[in-house]
Amino acid sequence: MCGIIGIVGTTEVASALYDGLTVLQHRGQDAAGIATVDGARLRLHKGNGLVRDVFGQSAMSGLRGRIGIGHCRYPTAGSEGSAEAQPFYVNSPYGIAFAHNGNLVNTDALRREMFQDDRRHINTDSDSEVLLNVLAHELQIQDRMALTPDHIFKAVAGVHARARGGYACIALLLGYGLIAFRDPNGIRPLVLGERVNGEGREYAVASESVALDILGFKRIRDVAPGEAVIITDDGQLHTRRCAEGAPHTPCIFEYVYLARPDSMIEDVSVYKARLRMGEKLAAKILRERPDHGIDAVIPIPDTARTAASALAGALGVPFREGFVKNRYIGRTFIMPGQGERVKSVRRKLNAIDLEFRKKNVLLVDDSIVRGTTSKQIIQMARDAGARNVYFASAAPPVRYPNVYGIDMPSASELVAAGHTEKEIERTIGADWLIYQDLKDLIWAVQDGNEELKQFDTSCFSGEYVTGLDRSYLEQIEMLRSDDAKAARRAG
Ligand SMILES: O=P(O)(O)OC[C@H]1O[C@H](OP(=O)(O)OP(=O)(O)O)[C@H](O)[C@@H]1O
Ligand SMILES: NC(=O)CC[C@H](N)C(=O)O
Ligand SMILES: [Mg+2]
Repeated sequence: MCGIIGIVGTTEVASALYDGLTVLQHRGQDAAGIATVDGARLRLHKGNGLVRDVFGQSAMSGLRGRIGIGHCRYPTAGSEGSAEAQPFYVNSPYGIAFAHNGNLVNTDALRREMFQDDRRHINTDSDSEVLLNVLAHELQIQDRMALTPDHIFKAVAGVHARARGGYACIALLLGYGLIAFRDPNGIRPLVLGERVNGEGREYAVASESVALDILGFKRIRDVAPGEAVIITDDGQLHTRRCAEGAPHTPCIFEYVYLARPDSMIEDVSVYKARLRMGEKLAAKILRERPDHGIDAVIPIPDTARTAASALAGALGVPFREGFVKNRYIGRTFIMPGQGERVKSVRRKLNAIDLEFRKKNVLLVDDSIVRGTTSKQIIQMARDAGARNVYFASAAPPVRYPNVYGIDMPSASELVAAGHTEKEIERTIGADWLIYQDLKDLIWAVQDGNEELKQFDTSCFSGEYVTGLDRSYLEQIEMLRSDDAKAARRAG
């Protein structure tokens, strides 16, 4: 769940890309990068860290040009190192810079094909570098004299035929313009917007509409599953569906946790979907424990706030802010190592004791993944003097790895994998644990757009819409568990 953005503007674009990346920062905190086209040159700056740390004054002034792309990274493949920060670049054909959100499940096979058949060198362990080379190869085999939108659409169709997984991508094609495309299932989000100024029409594509909002772009629509959008240097827009037949299955976890509440994804307000999650959960609580005796509903900041406020309203119980979040600490779930995650929860959240003392509190989180947050928070509520600590999750138990762009590769690290709800209740130390039902979560999102018939719910259901070799799950368990990552970092 990296953040990506691309703009074809009429004037200099670097500061808009920077601003756009800062509001996509919640999608990736590990690395950031921007590439722009300056005449015949590609300008590229990237590195590890938050957007504000990666780009200083001098880096920004080097990023000249009115066309560019940006990326903030949360790794799901390869290492966390700066060599795998994005955008990636290949010099042939044309010169392509590339930003990818998602994760491929057939990277190894593609990597072999790249080397043996297409004679391309891949220099990192990143799936995104492989995907860029697939695109480069598919463009290479088109007519080289005069590249037309038709050639590009055929190249993207070629990518769809070879790549398997979740991918929303923006490519900068030097001397031509920008290409944005989404995987045939539309798992990862991508939205298109426009802005008209005195000098003409400008286009932007981004992971979330919040980036368009703050830059003054009007949201036109989401890029469709399998669709490619081309915006040429001179501002012409061309679009075409380049894959047919796959079911449209946007990732439901975007609505639960990943996206900002002020974004619209697939014409569904993330904020409203979270409110509906809270209402559905309240209904389940009332069904299961009509005499629940809850004195206060307390959200676990930040993401759970929206669902918790609706839940409290529907229960008719006071909503209280019992935990205060240190606004200078980022998201803990997307940090790379478990040690850092555990420490960060305590540094990030502090209890207001009086809100807990002698009360039966219902703590609400959007989801429980590794259990890092819930275990510590429940203990903090007890230390603050709560009588009973109940815990509600606005999402169902996360029991299966996510392979489409969220770094949950290892079933053994998921607190719910292979366990009953009673067992999880004991592990996290709650007096009562209640989970949202999957059908209710689906309803909460679908109610915003009835055309959405299906979702990628793999981390809850274990069903993978793209199909999957079981050996892939074993492989990522081996390569991407916290232990494996720690061993790699130790050298
Ligand atoms: O069970 P866990 O492994 O702890 O993962 C789940 C927690 O992680 C996320 O919070 P995070 O701190 O990343 O971000 P937030 O501030 O947006 O809630 C999520 O909102 C849950 O609180
Ligand atoms: N979270 C993502 O979208 C990650 C993109 C890509 N797979 C990487 O690891 O860089
Ligand atoms: Mg949280």
